[in-house]
Amino acid sequence: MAILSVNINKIATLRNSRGGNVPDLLQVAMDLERFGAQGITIHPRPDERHIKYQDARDLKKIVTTELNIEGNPIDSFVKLVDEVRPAQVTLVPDAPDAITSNAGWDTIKHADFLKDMVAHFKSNGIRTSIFVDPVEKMVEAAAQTGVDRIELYTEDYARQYSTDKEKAIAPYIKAAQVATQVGLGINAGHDLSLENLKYFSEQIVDLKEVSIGHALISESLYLGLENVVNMYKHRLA
Ligand SMILES: CC(=O)[C@@H](O)[C@H](O)COP(=O)(O)O
Ligand SMILES: NCC(=O)COP(=O)(O)O
Repeated sequence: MAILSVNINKIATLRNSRGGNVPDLLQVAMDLERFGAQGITIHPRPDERHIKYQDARDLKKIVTTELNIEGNPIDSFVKLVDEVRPAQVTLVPDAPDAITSNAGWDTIKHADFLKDMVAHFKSNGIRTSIFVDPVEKMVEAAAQTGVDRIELYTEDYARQYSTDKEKAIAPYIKAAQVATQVGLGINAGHDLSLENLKYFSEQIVDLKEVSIGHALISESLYLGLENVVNMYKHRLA
C-alpha cells in the first residue's frame, strides 16, 4: 500500500495571510502524523509565499515520519536541503513565478544537471525523486541519472478522470511499468483527491507514495465546516 504524505503548503498560505502563527504549521504537522499521515511534504518556493525556508528547518526537528522537500534545485534550495537533510528530496522544474508546478522534467535535455544533483543529494544520505510527466522515454532517462524514484505528475490524470478515467490512467500505467522495469520507485502527486485517488492507487500497483495538499486541505475545510459552525452557534446560545 502506498503511503500518504500530506503537503502542508496551504496551511502556510493561510498562516502567512495574517502574518501571525495561526494556523500553527508545526502543530498541524504533528497532528497530521497523529491522525495517520505517513509523511509531510513541503515545497518551499523561492519567494517563500507559503513555506518559508525556516519552516523546513523547524519541521525537521518535529516530523517523526518522512519529511519530503520538493522544489527546483536552485542554489538556495540545494543549501537548504543539505542543511535540513529530509528523508526525501523531490526535484521539480518549476519557474520561480509559477502559480503551481506545471510540468515534469525533460530528463533527456537536463540529464547531466539531474545526474549531478542526484549524486549530490544521495552522497548526503537523502533519497531522491524526480518529478516527471507520464512519458516512457522521460522515465527511462530519469533512471539513467541514478535517482531512486520518480514522482508522476498527476495533473492530467486528475483533469481527465471525471470524463474518461480509463483514458486518463493509460499513460500512467505505461510509465509505471517502465519505471518498475528499470528499478525506479514510484511516487505520484498533484491534484489527487478523495474523488480520484482510489482508482489511481488500484491501477498503479507499485505505487510507493502519494503527496497530496490542495484537495486534502480543501476537503478538510468542507468536511469540517458543519461541525465548526455548530460550535460557534453553541458559543452564542
Ligand atoms: C510538485 C507538485 O506537484 C506540487 O503539487 C507542489 O508541491 C504544490 O505546490 P503549490 O502548493 O505551490 O501549488
Ligand atoms: N507533489 C505533489 C504535492 O505535494 C501536492 O500537490 P497538490 O495536492 O497540492 O496538487
